[in-house]
Amino acid sequence: MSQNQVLAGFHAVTARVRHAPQSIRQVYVDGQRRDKRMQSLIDRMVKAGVKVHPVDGARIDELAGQARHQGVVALVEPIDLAQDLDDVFEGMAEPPFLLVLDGITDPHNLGACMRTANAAGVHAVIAPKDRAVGLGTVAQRIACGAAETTPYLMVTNLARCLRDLKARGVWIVGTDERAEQTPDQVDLSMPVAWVMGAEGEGMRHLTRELCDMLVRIPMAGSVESLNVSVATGVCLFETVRQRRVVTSR
Ligand SMILES: C[S@@+](CC[C@H](N)C(=O)[O-])C[C@H]1O[C@@H](n2cnc3c(N)ncnc32)[C@H](O)[C@@H]1O
Repeated sequence: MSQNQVLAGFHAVTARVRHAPQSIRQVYVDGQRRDKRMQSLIDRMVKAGVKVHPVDGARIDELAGQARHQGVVALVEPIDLAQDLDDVFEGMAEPPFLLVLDGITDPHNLGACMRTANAAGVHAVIAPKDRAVGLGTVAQRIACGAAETTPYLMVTNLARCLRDLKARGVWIVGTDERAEQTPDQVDLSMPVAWVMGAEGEGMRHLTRELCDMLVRIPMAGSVESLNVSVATGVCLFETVRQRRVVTSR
């Protein structure tokens, strides 16, 4: 049997109950919490046939590890989302819209990027297996359920993956605060994979070389860069804006 993962917090657990209740092995709730929000989640889980165990707060702390949990954790099996690019591209009816995270190490940033990617309608988020944070309990909690439906592909060789995307007709758009072009100057109605760099170093050298173009988000203040999840939001929603304009013409 595949290894259980731990989901913590209302959003993450509610999203799993909604999208894949059959993947939930056990749910533990803080038996001291008797508020309306907890009760309605419990009702929903019982209705979905999920096993709910009231336990003391210390047990929930132990199961959640570092993640804030709001008194609820679930042990779940991984769900069956796309596992590779072939799965992602299968039956895709609209121009591919992808997000590549080149070595994000902070689970809060990964969770926020997943949430934003999901809200923008990104088909998959791609990251290297090495030197990048996995989609663990903290990232899934911050993602607020996005990880239930947006695939997160961890690839052994990111450069090979970018070459594969190019071969499939996808434009690789890298981001760098020193680039010349701004997102509104690029045609984002084409198949596109946005590439965001790591918190400290930005994109790696080889990743940058594989980009078809580099884009900068103009900034007015004195800081050198935006948080990567904020930059992700700007780029993804500029894509959404341009595609809406194209489809509503
Ligand atoms: C905190 S920044 C990394 C800064 C790093 N010192 C560098 O030299 O690239 C993390 C990532 O967010 C994105 N980013 C942040 N601010 C940006 C901006 N103004 N324009 C484009 N991308 C930006 C880029 O993907 C960047 O690699």
